[in-house]
Amino acid sequence: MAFYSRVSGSVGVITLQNPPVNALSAAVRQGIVDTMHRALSEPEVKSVVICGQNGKFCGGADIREFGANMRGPPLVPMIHLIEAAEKPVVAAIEGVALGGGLELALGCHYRIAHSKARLGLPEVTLGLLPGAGGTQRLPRLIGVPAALELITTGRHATAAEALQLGIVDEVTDHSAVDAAVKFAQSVAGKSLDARRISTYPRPRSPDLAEIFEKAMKEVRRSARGAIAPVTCVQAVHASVTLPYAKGMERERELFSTLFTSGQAHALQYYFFAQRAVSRWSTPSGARWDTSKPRPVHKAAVIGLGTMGRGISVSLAQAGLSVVAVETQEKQLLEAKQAVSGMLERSAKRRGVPLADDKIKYNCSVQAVADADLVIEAVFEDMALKKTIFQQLSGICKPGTLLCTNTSGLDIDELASQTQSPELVVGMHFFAPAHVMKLLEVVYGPRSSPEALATAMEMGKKMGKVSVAVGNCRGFVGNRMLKPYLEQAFFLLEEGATPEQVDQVLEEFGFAMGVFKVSDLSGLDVGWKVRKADGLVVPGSTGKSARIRGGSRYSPLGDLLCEQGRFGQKTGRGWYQYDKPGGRVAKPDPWLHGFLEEYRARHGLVARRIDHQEMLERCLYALINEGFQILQDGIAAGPEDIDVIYVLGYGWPRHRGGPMFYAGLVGLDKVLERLEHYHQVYPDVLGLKPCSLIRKLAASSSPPIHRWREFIQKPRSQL
Ligand SMILES: CC/C=C/CC(=O)SCCNC(=O)CCNC(=O)[C@H](O)C(C)(C)COP(=O)(O)OP(=O)(O)OC[C@H]1O[C@@H](n2cnc3c(N)ncnc32)[C@H](O)[C@@H]1OP(=O)(O)O
Repeated sequence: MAFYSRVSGSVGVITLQNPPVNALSAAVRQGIVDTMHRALSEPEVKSVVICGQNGKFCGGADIREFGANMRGPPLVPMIHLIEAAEKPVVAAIEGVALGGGLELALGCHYRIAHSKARLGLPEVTLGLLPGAGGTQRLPRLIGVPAALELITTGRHATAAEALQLGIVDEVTDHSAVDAAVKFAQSVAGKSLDARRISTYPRPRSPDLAEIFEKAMKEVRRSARGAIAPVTCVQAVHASVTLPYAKGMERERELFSTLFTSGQAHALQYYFFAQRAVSRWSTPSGARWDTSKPRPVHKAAVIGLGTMGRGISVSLAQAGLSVVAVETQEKQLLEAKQAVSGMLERSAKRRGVPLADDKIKYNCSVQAVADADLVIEAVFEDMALKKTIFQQLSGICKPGTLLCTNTSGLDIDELASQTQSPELVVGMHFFAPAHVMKLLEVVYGPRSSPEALATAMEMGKKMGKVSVAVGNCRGFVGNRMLKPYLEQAFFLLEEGATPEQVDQVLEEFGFAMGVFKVSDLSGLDVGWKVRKADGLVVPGSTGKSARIRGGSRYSPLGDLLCEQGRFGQKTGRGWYQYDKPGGRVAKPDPWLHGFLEEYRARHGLVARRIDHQEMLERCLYALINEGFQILQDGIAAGPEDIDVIYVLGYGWPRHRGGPMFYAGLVGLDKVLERLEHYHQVYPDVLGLKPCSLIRKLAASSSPPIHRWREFIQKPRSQL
């Protein structure tokens, strides 16, 4: 709702009230309309201020209302009512003015912002466009290039930038409401002719055609199939080709096509999913709201390779004192230099003070003795990690949380090396660790709820989205990657090339296809893991070369590694590169010849595999594993899996995540295709539909928010 008051006798103040962000729900819109009418009808009132309760102007339309039938007054006429008013209306922007919130402010005659406020039109991130006049008013106010940039990226601008761009008229370090009231008094009675943005002339410039062409090219390149950015450009284009009223019609038309699209649903689902993962729970009933994190002031990182360096940077930037340990003096010095450079660049980019003095470097593990939390980030080698955990258990003060940055090793095995297994959790960072937003926080069967809560909180402090997952081989992300990769290898055996498989996945929206990603991460990483698992059998021939434990196996990755083809770092992998470390993947005739020779050796006849089969086999195998993970209680809900895949594995956000995508395709359809492929390839376990997807499909495929009801509670040891 909206609360009305009168200040200093002549200023009507309308306060939006809808915690936590004063979103424009039906009740708030109704409140604004009612109180505007009241302010306009009171003769004593000479001007009006619109502000938000609790220091937040407005977070935009209420996204939770999007699914339901729209009630209450629509936004567009409400904003027109404000703009058409004969008394000056001033927006007092504190906290945020986003989406419909900024559109509301653009309908006001003046805008005063607090210096810490953030303003933007983030609708594109929800699969929409600013549909309450934003695409018509903003370009008229600040010009086409700046408006296009803000609308197509959805980024938030600072108050200082908004002032520079001309979005706001004044910025204050004090109360924006007080400043707005003062301002409103000073403009009472003045002409408003030049203050109604909708009456401004259409933006004009000789290079507009070029600007739009460039913008369209850029959004098509970066959108990876998302339709909203492209539609945003079309809507802004209407502001230069059409008069305001016609431009608004065009905006409404384009908005309607987006509003009901699967992409908008996916992005809005993802918005809430990303927030839902912080409300974690475990099969034992441990929960975010009943588990208290321990205070952490001092953290330590052991091992300063690529991951350890990134983690140290993240911790220091979060304001913690960090002890960074590398036992070899030469490597320690190298790491120190690299970390300093990373911190410097990051401070410059983010405009924050340098955090270099937060880190103390040391050659001895003893230096971590008084840390509250230790993150081990040495090589992915169980024996080495075990030794370190044994050492840590003896060195660290009682109560220190011991974390491992493993990407898939058994947390329980590491915990069993210590005297306090309840204090051991996994913190699986993604490279580069100071940039990537995702953190898988892995609880073992003996980890305490308090330890889990502390690691989750630590991730949040570091600016990560932390997702709590159970302990199993590969946790959630890498476990699902296995059947996906496996299918990609099988497709090569059956006649596809890496380029064809990658193209299908990139057209789906992945930033990179599976083979390009493998080349980037290094083929030797998976090879080492397979070797440790006893899967690599050099020189094996005949049928047995392609079977492990009764299931189909492809040794293609192993054979490439045996040739020293480790991907980008060696200049050769699934593709060729102009030099070791080169980044541009080019098809490699050698690889094509190698595949032909391999197929001939194993009696495999290459066939033409269509786009649909490649996509379905890769994605449905991955999704099937996701259902198995839910069934096993490794992830608490589909949102956890989807957030992990979008933030950690390049799954296109506008497709919501693998589990949401399965729901969108239809669980019965996914099940039917899995059954079909499993019938064709009965020796591929990853294609055998898991019982949860069967159960859901048999129950008329309930919506994703109801899936948890169908998951049998696994027995927990936590
Ligand atoms: C005619 C239709 C027109 C549509 C135009 C639009 O306006 S579309 C909406 C445009 N607005 C946005 O995209 C803003 C979305 N919100 C945010 O970016 C952030 O929430 C924030 C406002 C910057 C605040 O961030 P902060 O980190 O402080 O808090 P949270 O993100 O955790 O949010 C707190 C809770 O508030 C819920 N919420 C936020 N915005 C909205 C919204 N617009 N509608 C409904 N609910 C919103 C958010 O979900 C959090 O609640 P949870 O229960 O934790 O999920």
